Amino acid sequence: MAPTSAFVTPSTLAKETTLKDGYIIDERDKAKVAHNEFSDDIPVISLAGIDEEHPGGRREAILKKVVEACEEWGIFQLVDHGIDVELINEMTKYTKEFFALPDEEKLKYEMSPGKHKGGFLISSHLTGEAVANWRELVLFFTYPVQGRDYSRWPSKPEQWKAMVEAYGENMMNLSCKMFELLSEGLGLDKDAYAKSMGDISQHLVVNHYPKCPQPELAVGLKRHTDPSSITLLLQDHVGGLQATKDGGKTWVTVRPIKNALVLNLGDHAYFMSNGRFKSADHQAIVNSIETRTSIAVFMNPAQDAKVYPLNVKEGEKAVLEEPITYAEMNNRHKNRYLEIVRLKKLAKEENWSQEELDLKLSQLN
Ligand SMILES: O=C(O)CCC(=O)C(=O)O
Ligand SMILES: [Fe+2]
Repeated sequence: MAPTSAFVTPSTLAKETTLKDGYIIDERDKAKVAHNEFSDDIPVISLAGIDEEHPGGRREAILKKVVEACEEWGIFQLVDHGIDVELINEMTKYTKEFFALPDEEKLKYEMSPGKHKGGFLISSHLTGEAVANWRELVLFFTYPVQGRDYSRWPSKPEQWKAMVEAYGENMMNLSCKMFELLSEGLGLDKDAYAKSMGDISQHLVVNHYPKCPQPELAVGLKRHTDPSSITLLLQDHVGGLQATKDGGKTWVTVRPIKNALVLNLGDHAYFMSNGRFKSADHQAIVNSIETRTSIAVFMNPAQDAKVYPLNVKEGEKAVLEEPITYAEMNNRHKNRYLEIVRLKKLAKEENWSQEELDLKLSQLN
């Protein structure tokens, strides 16, 4: 049976010449910079020599660069990270094969949020979005291992499952190295940061942004911060990931670097560092020339882990009044995002000025 119109994927809609209504964004959300107008402002950090811990060894210099990038941007690219290129190639290959399958096959794994632990989605897992994202995705819950529901992992292409497992494991190991650097950067013991996270959880979001008939009217993934502690993103050569460090005034398109991983910090890192590290403000835009894929690995603390700055310096105010659980932090993050969506919709319907909208947005906590 053909999928109902509500479940026509962007891959199928890409064959039309005009963009469907539900995907048309507001004038004020239009991208300021093109998907392929690449910037070199985002730091690129090599992890070569990260284990040279002696005074004056490479680790010191790497740590310094990581801390600076976390403070200025909350986003940077990692090269010489030690992940096998073969694994990256295979993961990319099977990802592309999956999204090339017919809608019927992909929709077999359609996920109902709250009901299914993982699967295929169009646009987002959130209900209440005013405008859809021009994206399809597959969500895999990978850690803790006992939380995996393999029945939600697509069985085509056949090798994908094993690749996701291996990729998740490699990203877990790399993330643990990065948590050590964040910890040291905050002036703490190497293992303090990861310890505060409890049983670390991980999920993968494999994003697919088909070519779009009217890309200037659509967005691949709306502006957001991730709730995670860190996110490791593998993007292909196309480009479309954009970040801002000044609240949306200026944007940069992250230059794709073959086999590099883009590391961005999420809200958890912002809170744990008492606001010293930025939670990267970012979005993904689309184009009419090439389909784009990206693989995001979200590293999160356990749901019941305590979220509160690890060290509040004398004379400093804590960014949180009291400790909350990660579940609560995540909930607030989601509600805040949906409140922004609601205000923007209202602003459009009631013709608010930019100043009026900005004022309302600044009043959100
Ligand atoms: O596809 C991208 O470049 C960004 C993806 C992203 O930000 C996310 O999945 O949270
Ligand atoms: Fe993101």
